[in-house]
Amino acid sequence: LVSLSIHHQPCDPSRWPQTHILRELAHTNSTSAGTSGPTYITHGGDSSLKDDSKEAKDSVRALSDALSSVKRGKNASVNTTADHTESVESGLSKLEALFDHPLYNMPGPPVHEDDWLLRVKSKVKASEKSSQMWVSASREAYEDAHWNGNVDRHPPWLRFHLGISRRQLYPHRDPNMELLTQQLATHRIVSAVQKPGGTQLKLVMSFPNYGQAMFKPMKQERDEETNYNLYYFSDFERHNAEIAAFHLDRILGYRRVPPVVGRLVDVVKEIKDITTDHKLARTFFTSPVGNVCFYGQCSYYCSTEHAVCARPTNLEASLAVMLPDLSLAARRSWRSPWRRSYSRSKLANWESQPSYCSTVKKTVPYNEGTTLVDFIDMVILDFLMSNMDRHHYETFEKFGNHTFLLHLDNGRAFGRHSKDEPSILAPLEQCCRIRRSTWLRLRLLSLPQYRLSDVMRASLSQDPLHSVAPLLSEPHLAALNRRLETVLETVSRCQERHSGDRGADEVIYDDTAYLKDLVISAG
Ligand SMILES: Nc1ncnc2c1ncn2[C@@H]1O[C@H](COP(=O)(O)OP(=O)(O)OP(=O)(O)O)[C@@H](O)[C@H]1O
Ligand SMILES: [Mn+2]
Repeated sequence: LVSLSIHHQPCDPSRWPQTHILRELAHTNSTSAGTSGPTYITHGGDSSLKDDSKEAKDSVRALSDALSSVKRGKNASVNTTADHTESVESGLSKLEALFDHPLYNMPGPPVHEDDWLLRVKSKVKASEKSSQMWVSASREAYEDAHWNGNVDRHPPWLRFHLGISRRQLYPHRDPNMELLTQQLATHRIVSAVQKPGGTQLKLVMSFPNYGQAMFKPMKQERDEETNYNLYYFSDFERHNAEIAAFHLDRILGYRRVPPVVGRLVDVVKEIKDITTDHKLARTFFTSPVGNVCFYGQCSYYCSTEHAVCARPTNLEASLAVMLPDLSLAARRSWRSPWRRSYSRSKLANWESQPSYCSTVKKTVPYNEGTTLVDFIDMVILDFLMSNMDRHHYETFEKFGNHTFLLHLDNGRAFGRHSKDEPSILAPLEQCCRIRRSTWLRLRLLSLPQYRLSDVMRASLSQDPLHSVAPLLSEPHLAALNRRLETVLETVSRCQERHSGDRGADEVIYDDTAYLKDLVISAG
């Protein structure tokens, strides 16, 4: 038996037990981009394309029917004038129907071994066995972990890590999701330390089964609109925006935001009393009305004036599942070509050059593969939730330029509902390019029977904090529908503009083309 020391630097989450465990289980080469590990994978859950299977052919047929009905706008006439607030129950059945729709169940391209971020050693030599068993040094805090290649015994956070692929963070209808989010919401917090870096206060929390989450506290009321005189870069982060972004990203069919749940945390029992982070502990105080507050240490907004206050010890927060540690799965950070100037007086290049996109299209990594349309996917998410703060985005290094973009850090979304921010859509407007599958799902979400606000309301009602108050107020939900119309109008304008040349093909990037061959071969 190896006795695991959990003594660690409070501000260095990378030294945490999770990393050691994964390093043992998931035999990855820490810095390698794409080099294959020594053993095999035991993954499940994702529907990959098997050319011969009847199932694939059936789902392709269903999809092709669905495509033509979306194209004809067959259902668009149903009940368009109906009022826009619906019961959560009817929204839930809409959400079910949406997720059952063939557009969400397309067989993907085949998943190869190299398409998984991490791999499991399924056979362990006797000589290596000892390192598979971890016994916590502080027994009352952490559970003993005896995990091996047997997937059934893995905790949900580990299944989540092992399910990350080149294409997405988790599969559609992920059987692991319920337990994963339930544990985030309820498991005992055994450690809470500040996450260094970034501009605002964040904590890394750990659970008895070595799972970890990133914690962002509630800083403003849900119905408070961001002050109009505040520049976007001075805006606070919102815990409900992190939660809502996860739901919206999943509803759009992307699955590029790590799962997030809301949780009421007792800041005394679950943070102050247990933290080993003395710098954090020292910033706790009791406000004049008897609420417990703290502010931590960070480059901005970490002062008594910007303290986070509980009521009197209960604080709403968002908890996001941590991605695999960087030492196991390195990530690359990319500057957005359409990043804002982060200055009150300067314009960015994209704001003054009308042909900016043609330059970007010639630049790595946007000059080949799907990065440009992936970027446009992200822009659409950001416009819908009015997030102006996407200065960078990250990808997993292992997958090179042929992978999805991570949609991390959504805390500045959903700040204003009464105003849209057309400049967020500039990349779509300037490049006139969108994935067919995205465009079709957006059109689906504009139909009354799947209306975006209704499925979002329903999806958010499943979050634990919904019982305290709805996570997005009705005006925010209504803004989603309005913005969705704007996105679809922008695509239509692009198609008109390009109707002279190759028409729609110029605008719509056909990522469903491979399915057509299948439809033909399916007869
Ligand atoms: N779920 C996650 N798992 C692991 N790392 C994460 C996760 N979410 C965010 N991070 C990492 O933590 C860093 C800081 O997070 P985030 O951007 O949300 O905080 P922030 O305070 O808004 O930072 P900034 O002020 O730089 O925008 C990110 O750059 C990202 O690499
Ligand atoms: Mn940020």
